[in-house]
Amino acid sequence: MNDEQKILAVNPGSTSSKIAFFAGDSSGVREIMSRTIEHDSQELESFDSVVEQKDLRLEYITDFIEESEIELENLAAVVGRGGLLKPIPGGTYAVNEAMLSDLKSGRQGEHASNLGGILAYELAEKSGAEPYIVDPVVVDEMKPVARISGMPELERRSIFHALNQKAVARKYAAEKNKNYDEITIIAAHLGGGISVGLHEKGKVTDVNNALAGEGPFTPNRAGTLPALDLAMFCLSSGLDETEMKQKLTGESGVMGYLGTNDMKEVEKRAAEGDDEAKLVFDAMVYQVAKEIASLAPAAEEPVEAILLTGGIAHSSDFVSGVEERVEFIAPVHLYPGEEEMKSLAEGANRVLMGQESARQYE
Ligand SMILES: Nc1ncnc2c1ncn2[C@@H]1O[C@H](COP(=O)(O)OP(=O)(O)OP(=O)(O)O)[C@@H](O)[C@H]1O
Ligand SMILES: CCCC(=O)O
Repeated sequence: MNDEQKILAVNPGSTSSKIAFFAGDSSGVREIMSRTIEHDSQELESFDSVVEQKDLRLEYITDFIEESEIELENLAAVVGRGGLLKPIPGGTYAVNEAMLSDLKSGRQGEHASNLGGILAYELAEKSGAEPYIVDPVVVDEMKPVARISGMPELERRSIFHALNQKAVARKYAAEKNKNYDEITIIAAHLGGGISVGLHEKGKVTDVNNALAGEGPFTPNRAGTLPALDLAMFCLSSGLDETEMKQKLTGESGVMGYLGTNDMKEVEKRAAEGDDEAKLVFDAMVYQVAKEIASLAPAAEEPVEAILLTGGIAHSSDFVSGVEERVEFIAPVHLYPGEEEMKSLAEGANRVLMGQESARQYE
């Protein structure tokens, strides 16, 4: 690679902080080294808010940088996973004061990825590099008709795995020698959270809100529930707001039915003759397939491919179950796992190489 630029990527998750170091040029990025720091959950839980974990995580990251002999002064960019901001179009954003203020206050909500922009800013300040975030979970490109929920007080919102969905969509487009803004596809991210998005000409025009109880149930989350029954449950359960959030996002879905959030274990139990595990596994396949199919008539042009990604896309039984139900719409392509670190570096690199302009958050 000639005229390489050095990029540091930081991805704070709920239990870990991932760091990776890349070199980029006009043909793309290559990883030089990476590390996943697994945090002690009790240590993280001792803080009252996500933002208060910043110094602890920064200490671990700085140790990694020192051990790896990464020379901060040679960095061109530090890029973090973006968090809960105001709804914004997809792309690479410069970390500015307005963004830092929203991330630090948590006024748009608490999420581990809120630390991504904050950490990128602090590390960039030390090194004179440019701080960025890429395709945060609040990317909102929904078309007006998709925003109508059915109750005027509740507008549908776009909160999803934008970084990974857009990365696999770009990858698929490149495999077909097309640009991302030329394709119409449906991408399903199947992980701890599940989001299924309709990508039309470079925009995600409809997608389930993966954080607020829309879409298929997930390893831990409830997904869409019967609305009136849920309202009655809220009134009668005696749970307060925090407990109800924990119930819907931590103790429902597969965890609620089977007491585990590990889909490998569910698959194993089903193979060993556990009928309940088999039913829940099949129900998740069924709900994911229904969610994918619901987007086919929402597209303005025929859907040319369905992309399955995320940890659960490693399961051959899961993906073949979904494929059998949706292949009548379009061929299914698999991108198991996720490449969030590389996707972050690619977003920063597109700006460094002048292929895209950095957007400003207001
Ligand atoms: N080979 C596999 N077969 C079946 N399930 C798998 C396999 N590998 C991972 N999983 C399941 O994938 C789920 C976790 O997916 P993933 O790692 O994408 O989630 P995450 O990164 O924690 O959350 P998110 O994707 O929402 O950011 C777990 O339920 C895990 O058991
Ligand atoms: C909404 C995307 C991220 C998550 O599932 O937590």
